[in-house]
Amino acid sequence: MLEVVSLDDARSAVADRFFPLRRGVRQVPLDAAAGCVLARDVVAQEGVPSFDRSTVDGYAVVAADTFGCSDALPALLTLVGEVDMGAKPEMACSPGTCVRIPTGGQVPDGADAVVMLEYCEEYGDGTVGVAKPVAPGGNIVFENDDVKPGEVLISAGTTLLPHHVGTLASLGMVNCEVYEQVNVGVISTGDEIVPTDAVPVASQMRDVNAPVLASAAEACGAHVTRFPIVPDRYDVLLATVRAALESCDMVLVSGGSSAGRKDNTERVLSELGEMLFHGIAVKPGKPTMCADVAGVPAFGLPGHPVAAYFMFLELVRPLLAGDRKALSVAAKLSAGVPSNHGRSELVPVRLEQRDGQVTAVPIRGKSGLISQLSRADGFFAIGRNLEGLAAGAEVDVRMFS
Ligand SMILES: Nc1nc2c(c(=O)[nH]1)N[C@H]1C(S)=C(S)[C@@H](COP(=O)(O)OP(=O)(O)OC[C@H]3O[C@@H](n4cnc5c(N)ncnc54)[C@H](O)[C@@H]3O)O[C@H]1N2
Ligand code: MOO
Repeated sequence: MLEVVSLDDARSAVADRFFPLRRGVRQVPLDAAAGCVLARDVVAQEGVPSFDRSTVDGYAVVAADTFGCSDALPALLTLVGEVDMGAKPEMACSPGTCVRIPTGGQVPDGADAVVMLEYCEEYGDGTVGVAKPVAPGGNIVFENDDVKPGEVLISAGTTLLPHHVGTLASLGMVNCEVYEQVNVGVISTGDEIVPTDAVPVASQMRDVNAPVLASAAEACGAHVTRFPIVPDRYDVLLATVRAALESCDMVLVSGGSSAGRKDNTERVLSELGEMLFHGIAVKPGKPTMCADVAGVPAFGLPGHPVAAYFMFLELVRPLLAGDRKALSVAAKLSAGVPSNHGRSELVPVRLEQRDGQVTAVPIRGKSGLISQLSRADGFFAIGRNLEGLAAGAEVDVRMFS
């Protein structure tokens, strides 16, 4: 009999022991940074912008000169020059004067606002009429407004997206330090399991778990190393897991996780490291285990593909995904779902918009059938001590992606 822990306790045991995952750091050029996970805080070495900048095409003014002006009674200002883009203004603005300025131009000394040219008229005699007042600071981004020197702009652990790349570019950071991809070893076990491209004979089964787990790990940004399918032999599994541990930062074994005569995973992982738990009060996924092998997490996942996938999503994805968290969506249950076996139950659902509400429609099926998930968008959990949920209950749907 397995000594089961709750799903919450299993999640915490994994997170407490292994998060964040240990891995190397490397430098990448900015062009290759998108999708990588930042290894060090990015601290601004300089302010942005480096000068007071106009956000509109118009006239730099002393704001007080425009107070009370209108179409009927424009403020009359003397035009004293024009700002060139990219250059420091040669002239200053003083009360009663204005300077023509393009969007992005440096605001001349003395000016504290810019009026849009739509509200101004050049009379051709060196004067400009301003028909709309502007407040001090109007239409100006001041020096260091965007970024202050010393500010932490992007925290370590962030997955870099195009707008982060833009921030790094604006600071002239042409290289950044990112984590190496986590290398996940994926091992399928079972005498009956044959490669996915083989034609099964008798009661053989095609390998479904390795492609599912490999693509799920890759979707979290990991690199995957696949190992040959292992028969139900202790010595072969031990050697394969040992080989995986030499090159991988995490190992996922599927199959052979329960307590049968040919189930070797627990023996192998206990031999190599410290077993944190074997058995979770959850359906599907009960015989799941996790061991700590010198700091490397080694999971024994159930053979049933849906159980293996759900346990990956619940226990492994949070470790691998970091800030690439899966969405969860609040939805109303379309139909009652019974559950009374003393285990939390993970129920796959399809999301539909019904009567203006996000509705979760349960997908029925047995835990071994992966094809049922093709119709699902995610799953929700029924608590261990509940006897099910009634139609109309609010559920929190964890999305597959
Ligand atoms: N006496 C008991 N028997 C079982 C228990 C139990 O508590 N007592 N638990 C059941 C539960 S729950 C699960 S889940 C399964 C999981 O057991 P294993 O992890 O040992 O899985 P296997 O027996 O190796 O395989 C189960 C099933 O899945 C198929 N399989 C395995 N690997 C793959 C793969 N890579 N691709 C596709 N399909 C795979 C395998 O052929 C079996 O049909 O144990 C119950 N038994
Ligand atoms: O835990 Mo098992 O996956 O219910 O069949």
